[in-house]
Parts: sequence; C-alpha cells; structure tokens
Amino acid sequence: MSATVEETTELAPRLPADNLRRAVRIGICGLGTVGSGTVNVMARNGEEIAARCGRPVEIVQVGARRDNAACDTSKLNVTREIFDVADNPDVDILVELIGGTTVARELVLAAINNGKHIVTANKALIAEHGNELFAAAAEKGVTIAYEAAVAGGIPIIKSLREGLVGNRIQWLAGIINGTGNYILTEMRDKGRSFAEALAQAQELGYAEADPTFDVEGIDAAHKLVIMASLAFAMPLAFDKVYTEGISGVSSEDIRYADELGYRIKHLGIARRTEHGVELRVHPTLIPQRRLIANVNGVMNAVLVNGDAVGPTLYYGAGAGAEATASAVIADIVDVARTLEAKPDQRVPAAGVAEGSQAGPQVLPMDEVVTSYYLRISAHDKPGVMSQVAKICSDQGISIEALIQHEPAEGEALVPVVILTSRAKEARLREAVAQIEALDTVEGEVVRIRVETLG
Ligand SMILES: NC(=O)C1=CN([C@@H]2O[C@H](COP(=O)(O)OP(=O)(O)OC[C@H]3O[C@@H](n4cnc5c(N)ncnc54)[C@H](O)[C@@H]3O)[C@@H](O)[C@H]2O)C=CC1
Ligand SMILES: N[C@@H](CC=O)C(=O)O
Ligand code: NA
Repeated sequence: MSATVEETTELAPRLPADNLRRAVRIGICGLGTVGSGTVNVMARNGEEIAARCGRPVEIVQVGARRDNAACDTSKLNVTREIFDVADNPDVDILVELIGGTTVARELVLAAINNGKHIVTANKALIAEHGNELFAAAAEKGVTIAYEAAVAGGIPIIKSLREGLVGNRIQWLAGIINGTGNYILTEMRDKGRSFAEALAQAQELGYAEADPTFDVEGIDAAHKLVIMASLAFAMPLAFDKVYTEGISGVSSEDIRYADELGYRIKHLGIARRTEHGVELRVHPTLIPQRRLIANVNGVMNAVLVNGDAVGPTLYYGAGAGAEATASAVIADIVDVARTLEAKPDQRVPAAGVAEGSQAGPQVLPMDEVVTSYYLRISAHDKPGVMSQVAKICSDQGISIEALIQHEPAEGEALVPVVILTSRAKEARLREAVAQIEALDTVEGEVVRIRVETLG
C-alpha cells in the first residue's frame, strides 16, 4: 500500500505519494471576466483539480493590465506585461484569456515557440487563425486546447473530438451565443427592448468586448466553424460561414412565431449534404415542442446528429465567469494529464491526425434548402393573396400556413404571415423580390428561416 500524501506533505492532500510529480505550472494572461473566474475556481477547487491531474496545478504568473476586484491575486506573481508569461521558463501551459485576434495570436505563437502548451477561450482566435496555430503547435510538439471557446461550460469540444468519433456526423445545430439567447428570451418573456436586454447581458459579463460580435452573429459563426471543423474533419473556414444576426428580429415576429407554434432562436447550423457542408448562422423558427426551442436566457444548447448514435443534446451555461472557467480548467487538467506524453499520444487539437484533414466543400447559400417564415405588409385589397400565391407557386414554393389579422384601427396595411414549403434559397429570394415589387405590398418582406430539427 502506498502512503497517502496526508502523511507526508500538505502540498496536495489527496494525492498518493508515489504519484507525486512536480506541479504543473500555468501562466494566465488576461484577468477580465473569464480570467478572474478561472483564478477563483482554481483557488476554490485546487485540491480536486490536483487529485484529477495526479499532481498539483500552480498559477506561477498572471499577466494583467490591471488588478480585478473580482479575484484575489495578492499572493500571485502578477506582471503587467503579458509577453513575460510567454517567455517565462517556469510556465508549462499559457492560458490565453485576453480576447481579440492580433495580440492574442502573437502571444500564442510566442508561447508555442517557447514550447508551451496553450489553453484558450478565444473562439475568434481559433476560428480565424486556428489552422496556422495548430500547425505551429504540431511543429513544436505542443497542444492547443479550446473547450471554453464554444458554448462556454458545455463540454462540446470534448464530445465532438472524443465522445462521438465513432459516428459520421450528419448535422449539428446550436444556440451558441448566450448574449443573443438572453436578449431574445428577455424580449419574448418580459417584453424588454433589444437595447435594455443587451445592456443587462453586458453587465452580467456575457457579451464580447465588442457586442456587435454577439448580436450580428459573428461570435456564433466563430463557434460554428470550430464545431464544424471537428464534426466534418475539415479545415477551419470562417470566411465561408453565412452569417445573419438578431438585430432585425422584432417583438412582432416573436409574437407571430408563437401564434404559429414556433420560437425564434439564433442558431448555428452545420449540415453534411451530397453537394457540400452547409455553414450558416441566422435567426430560425423552431417548433415549440423541441427541447432546444425551450433553451432560454444565457443557456446554450447544441444538438448533434450522428449516424450511429442518432440525435444527442448538450445543454448548459454558454457564458459567464465561472461557467467558462469550468471549461478552461477542464482543458488545463487534460493538458496536465498528458504533459510528459509524446505528441502523438495526445488527442489532436484539430480532432484528426495531422494530414488527414480533407473535408467536404462548403455549400453556397443559394443552394441551401429550407422553409421560410415571411411577413408581408400588404394593402387591405382583394387579390393580394392570390398574387403572392402565384409568385410562390411559379418558383415551386407552396404556402403551408398563413396568418392574416384584420388591419388595426386606422391602418391601411395588414401584416400577412406565411410559412412556406422547403425551397432552395435562390428560388425563395427570387419570389421575395417579386412580392416586394407588387403595388399592393409595402416595404421589405421580413424573412426568417424555419427548421424542424427532427
Ligand atoms: N465572458 C464570457 O462569458 C466568455 C468569454 N470567452 C472568451 O474569453 C476571452 C476573455 O473574455 P472576457 O474575460 O469576457 O473578456 P474581458 O474583456 O472581461 O477580459 C479580457 C481581459 O484581458 C485584458 N487584456 C486585453 N489585452 C491585454 C493585453 N495586451 N495585456 C494585458 N491584458 C490585456 C483586458 O484588460 C481584460 O481585463 C475572450 O476571448 C472571450 O471571447 C469565452 C466564453 C465565455
Ligand atoms: N459573448 C459570448 C460569450 C461566450 O462565448 C456569448 O454571449 O455567448
Ligand atoms: Na465548451
């Protein structure tokens, strides 16, 4: 029987003494929401983390422009110069939590060149520079871990890269921006304005430094492309993602969607088709009966459909200090567990062995087939509906459901809401252009895609 550490040292009481290797030494760069959350959870759960790694994990340096009252760094070695951390010979793992892509890329490359492993929460960095960074890391025999970059605390990277690898993944769809989901939920449930809900999300630490990344779908596109690269073993192709945000979603459309039995959610969708992979981020009507339609507030959820396992659903907090720290620390533990392993004994950062990434082409948006919700502002005159129906039918589109209320008192225009059959995007766009050109129709037709996710 080996002696327990309790009998020998107070370093890490739950570690068996014969397993006691030197501490894994980490350097944290960035002490904002996620950085402070990581420091706090590391301090609180240090013993459990050490036991899981089989060795203590020590923060040997923190690079931060300024202190953060949300965490106590009085006993830590803090530098104002983050590149000190990349150059510190005592650091095994550099944890990048500064955000952005310019300095973060330089920092990560500097650390890799110095033989350090990387843990990052930075989806923009991975989505836009991941191909380069993975290659640099492979060259140096170090790894890059990025669980926190997608869906915050949900272990979706782990699931795609390890748990589901026996499958040919057919599609995945996710609510992958906590800020956006929080805003849509507040608008629907509390009748809050878009601006009020966004301000609240910023206060709670959910939003990106530039919140247009959240509301215009860029953050979701970053996350989608990372998941798609793992699901379909393809290189990261951020510039190929079709991206629409939620800033155009109105309370009126949320109400009509409800009336039709749907919820409006901001989804990232990646689907394998015969002709290529669909990569798209946009507001989407989902039937209310689907579990994912009932994911509210800052919560995220990702549905992954594999040929062997069928649909699987991952749910949890997509943003916030400690929820994200949970994923950062899971990565630290993963790297720590294999610190002395040979590079080919680790799970590859890109999910497939080097050189095996081929992957399908990305399908042009015009070729994507979906159903549509259309809201048309029409003059209250006879014949409008037959004109609209004819235009749709000429494009091979049928009308599956329709709502038309009486015009409001003193209003000349009536909203006509339609759900269409599935059609190619290009056909739908042509139909909408013709509807907008009708004398009986005013302004732009509101269009939101519909997915059954069945
Ligand atoms: N806030 C959240 O819920 C989540 C954030 N993330 C990602 O985590 C990363 C960090 O996000 P947050 O903590 O929310 O951001 P934040 O803005 O709260 O913190 C970033 C910190 O890095 C510091 N920083 C930036 N450049 C620096 C430099 N050159 N030198 C020294 N310090 C520098 C800033 O002063 C700030 O304190 C980002 O990549 C973000 O996308 C990922 C998942 C969830
Ligand atoms: N701003 C992001 C943070 C997590 O990735 C979000 O709101 O989801
Ligand atoms: Na995650």
